[in-house]
Amino acid sequence: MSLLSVEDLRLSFGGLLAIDGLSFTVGEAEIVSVIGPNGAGKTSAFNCVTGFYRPTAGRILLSGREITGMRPSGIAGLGVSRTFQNLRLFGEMSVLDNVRAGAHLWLRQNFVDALLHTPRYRRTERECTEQAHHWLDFVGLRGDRFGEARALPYGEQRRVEIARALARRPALLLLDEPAAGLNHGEKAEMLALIRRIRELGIATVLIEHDMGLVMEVSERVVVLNFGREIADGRPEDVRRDPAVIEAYLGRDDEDDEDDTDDTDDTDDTDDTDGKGGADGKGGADDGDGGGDGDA
Ligand SMILES: Nc1ncnc2c1ncn2[C@@H]1O[C@H](COP(=O)(O)OP(=O)(O)OP(=O)(O)O)[C@@H](O)[C@H]1O
Repeated sequence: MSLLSVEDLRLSFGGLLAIDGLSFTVGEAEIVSVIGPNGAGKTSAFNCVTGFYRPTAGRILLSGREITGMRPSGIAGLGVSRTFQNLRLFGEMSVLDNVRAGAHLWLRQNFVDALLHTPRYRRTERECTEQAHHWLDFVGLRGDRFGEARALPYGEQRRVEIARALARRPALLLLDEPAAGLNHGEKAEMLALIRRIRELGIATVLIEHDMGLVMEVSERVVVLNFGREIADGRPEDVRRDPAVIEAYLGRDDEDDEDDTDDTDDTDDTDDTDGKGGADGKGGADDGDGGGDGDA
């Protein structure tokens, strides 16, 4: 049985069909990339899987259990963690506390414990802190973990976000453009980190525009175009697929953005994604789930 199974997913925003019949599966500890031109529906698909959007039709199963339309907190509690295209750290909180917030999801304590600072409360808090340090070590954070999260360089903040997602002990991790805005060396480190996450037995689905990284790290690649799935296969097959080449080249003809000519780029560290900057798409409210609401 697949860990994640997306079946004939559809999502419309008024008249716009953002996802038009998407089906794919993710196995235990598998690394799957979802790629496609801007606006293809990738983040919308993530938002459906994590409960931020309610699909118009279709089913989403986690280890055989239907999670379609469940609330984000419920889905997170079942072992699905995610990161966002635009970082969602609590900037004024310490780096450590950001990750502790992730660990709190599974270390349960009740209100009375918290109010009275019972031994159980103190033990749980200590465990949270230990877990947070563990995951910050795991992601290789170099910066000050006791300082404000917003003071860290962008690449480090990305690691903190992943540490926070891992602290929730997921079976499935969804990374939305983990390499966006990273420099050459940081991308290579991100690639290594994704592989180390796999070694923990955690499955990863990533949306990524950096084709070098996608081709290098993925076991399978799902390609979307205008909400439709046009390919699903091994990286080496997908990159040669005429429909995929057409989708990217067609898009190149339509606009001048530059993030598609790296389809043939096997150098994983070139910053060819055309979204370069620290925050490739602007502010926090880019429609990637910020409203936490229904589609
Ligand atoms: N909340 C929303 N309300 C209305 N339309 C939306 C919303 N979210 C996404 N869309 C539209 O749905 C389509 C798919 O968007 P989505 O962000 O999922 O694409 P994407 O493949 O993730 O793109 P990118 O690579 O640019 O992040 C786009 O046409 C987008 O404008």
